[in-house]
Parts: sequence; C-alpha cells; structure tokens
Amino acid sequence: MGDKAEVPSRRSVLGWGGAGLALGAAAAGGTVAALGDDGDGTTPVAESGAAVPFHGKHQAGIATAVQDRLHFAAFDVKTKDRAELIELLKEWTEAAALMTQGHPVGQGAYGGIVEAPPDDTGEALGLKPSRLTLTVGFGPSLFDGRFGLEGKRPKALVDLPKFPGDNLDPARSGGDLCVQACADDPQVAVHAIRNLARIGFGKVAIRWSQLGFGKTSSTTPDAQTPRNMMGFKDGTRNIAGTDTENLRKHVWVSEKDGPDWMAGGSYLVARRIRMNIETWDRTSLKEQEDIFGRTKGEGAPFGKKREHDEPNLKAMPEVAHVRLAHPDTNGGAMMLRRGYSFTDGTDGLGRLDAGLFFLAYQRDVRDSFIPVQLNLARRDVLNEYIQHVGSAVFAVPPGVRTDSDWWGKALFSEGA
Ligand SMILES: C=CC1=C(C)c2cc3[nH]c(cc4nc(cc5[nH]c(cc1n2)c(C)c5CCC(=O)O)C(CCC(=O)O)=C4C)c(C)c3C=C
Ligand SMILES: [Fe+2]
Repeated sequence: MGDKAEVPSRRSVLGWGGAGLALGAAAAGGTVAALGDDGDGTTPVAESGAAVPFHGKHQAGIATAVQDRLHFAAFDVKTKDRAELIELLKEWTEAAALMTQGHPVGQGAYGGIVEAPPDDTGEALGLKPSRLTLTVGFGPSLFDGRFGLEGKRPKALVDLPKFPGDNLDPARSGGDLCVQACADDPQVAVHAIRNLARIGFGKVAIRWSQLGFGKTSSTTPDAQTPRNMMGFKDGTRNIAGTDTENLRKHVWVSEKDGPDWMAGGSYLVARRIRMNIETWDRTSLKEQEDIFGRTKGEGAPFGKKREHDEPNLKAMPEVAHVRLAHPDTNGGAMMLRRGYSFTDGTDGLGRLDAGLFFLAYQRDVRDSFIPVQLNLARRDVLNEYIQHVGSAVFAVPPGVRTDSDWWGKALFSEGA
C-alpha cells in the first residue's frame, strides 16, 4: 500500500478530498449521499456520484440501491496453492475497499516506481465513486478438494438442475469465484473488474464476463421502475432494500441455516437469457401483454389500474409469466432480482444478441430460484421468445466487517 498523501485519489482529483468532501462535491457540481448506513448493507444510497460503504454486516450490491451499469466476472482459480488463494482474496478485499470509496489501487496510476507497471490502470482517475459496489461469490467448484474446502460446502450451494429448454454454453457458465461490479458509470465498473483481474494474474483467470446496462430490477420501489429490452417495466414486485422482513425471510442466510461462515450471506443465481428480439418485435401488443399479464404502458396487472396494485392472478392467462412467477403460485417463494439488460452486438445472422442477464439473490436456491424456474421452464408462454444460454450459482459470504477482515476469512479459518 502506498502513501495516500502522495497519490491523487479519484475524489481528490475532483477536489473532494478529506473533510472538505461535502463542500468540494458541491463545488464540483456533484452530490454527496447521506451515507447513514448502519452497517447492515441495506441502506439505499440514491445519489449517483456517491460512495457506498464497503464494510458492513452484508456485502453491498445485494440490498443496496441498484446502479445503472454492471460488469460481472466469473473466475477460474489457476493456482493449486491454498495460501496463494488466501493472499489473493486479501489483496482483492483491500483493492475493493479502496476502489468502492473512489480511490485508486495501491500506489495509484502514476507517481510510483517508473521502472514498474503502475498499481492502478488509471482509467477511473477523475471519475466519481459512482456508487461502485463489489460483491464476491464462491462457486460449487471451489469446494472440489483443491483447497481443502470440501467439508465446508454449504448444502444450499447445489448445482442447478437442467431445466427444460436450457441451451447452456459451458464457456458462459460456472466459475470458482465471481465478482459483481455495479456502478452508475460503466468505466468505473469495468475499471474495478480489470484491476481485480490484473491483481489475480497467474492465480485466477476470467472464465466469462458480462456487461450490463439499464438495470431491469430495482430495490428502491419509490423510484421509477426500469424497463427491460421487451419494453415492459421490470422489477415492480421485487424485494425492496428497506423490506427488512422479506430480506430476513428470503434473502439473508441465518445463523441456524448454516454453515457458520455463510451467516449474513446469500446465494446468487446468474442466468444469461437471450431474447428473440426480432420475433418479439413482430408480436402484437395484446399478445405481448398477455405474455406478462401486465399492461405495457402503466405496467398494471390485468384487471387493475396502477402498476403497484395487488395482482389478481386469476385475471391473467394461466401461462402468463407474472402469474407463474408469483409467490402464490410457488408456495410463497421469493427472491431479490437484480438483473441487467445486455446487447452484445449481432450474432452473425443479423439478429441482435440481446437479452436479460438475470441475477437473483436468495436465502436458499432450493426454495426460491429452482422451484420458480422449474415452473417457468415448463409452462411460461414467454419461453417462445427467450432461451437460457448461460448459468452459474455462487455462495455470497457476509460483509467484510473491519479493516482486518477479508473476503472469505471465515470460510478459510479452521472450524467455520
Ligand atoms: C426464475 C425466476 C425468473 C426468471 C428466470 C425470469 C425471467 C424474466 N422475467 C422477465 C420479465 C418480467 N418478470 C416479471 C416479474 C417476475 N419475474 C420473476 C421471476 C423470474 N423472471 C418474478 C419472481 C417476478 C415477480 C412476480 C410477482 O410477484 O408478481 C415482470 C413484471 C414486473 C415485475 O414484477 O417485476 C416482468 C416484465 C423477462 C423478460 C425474463 C427473461 C428474459
Ligand atoms: Fe420475470
């Protein structure tokens, strides 16, 4: 770690340094969030330039307010050395704590030894913290015996079953580790993943990654609900970041769920879902609305007027997406959705390679994603227009509590 006094931070570059933060932000035309986080990682931070606290009971990037952009990366661990993996996780934690607060990594992008590559790649210099959150997860393959973790695999970290209609590309699926980087500025999110990958050179390698734009779910229901690539409001009935009761019941792993090292964590399902956009665009408005069971303009459930009116499932076709996904159809199953739209150019046949990068957090995938997706995969009329082409599941540990804590410390400690 270098001397921060010698190195310009992303904030000090903007004149935001130290105690003059609020004043400097105002002078720079920026905003400072009321960071009243009580350490439980759930306080939504609304202002888009601000920093989201890194330390807390839960990792940020789950119940915290959803940012506009995503860079998600799944990594394969290349080293066979447990100590080297631990060292990497410590270095990653230190870098993540800096970057999320708007600082460059290590000695920064310049000003260090000129004969060596700079510690930070530099493309985020001058940019605001942009509500960057970095959320780490551990995939089932990390517990395969290479690192002495085979006895520590949570029972809830199951391999997802093959669902009807799945057309999964192994090159876009799985991973030993993942990092979800969300920010309001795409350059800030990309910078974060790039620097973590650079720190991990020789120890980990990116297996696959996904860029996302236009959040398709919100954890702040008071904000305007975003629309997905099919033009529908998406995230209307999501678990809000302030809904402590549903977060406790459906998102956070409790102490009695076990294992101990996962208490306060969650399980993440990631699915790359390709949309058949050209066919969708030739579908009548009535059919589009029947598919979801909601109106396209207001987003109101069938038979009701306003978006947030309580849905009457019987007013929707039996195979409507919302009817089939609703908790009442799935024994009360709920999850916190946090997905993003993606467009990765065209597919060589002139069709847009676009869709939804679905991300959902839950207390146990066996009670949430798996039963809901089984129901959808078997019956959802939306399936005519979508295909699941990538898949991964991760155990997302609790938050990093202090400066001496690090991502995975409890997992790697004896007896946890
Ligand atoms: C297994 C879980 C789900 C997958 C996969 C999924 C894919 C998917 N969804 C949309 C668009 C919409 N989904 C909506 C609601 C909704 N979807 C799920 C779950 C999955 N969706 C749930 C649990 C819900 C909420 C149901 C409820 O409680 O009413 C909506 C309506 C607006 C909203 O409430 O968010 C839309 C629109 C797409 C396009 C898609 C795959 C590409
Ligand atoms: Fe959905």
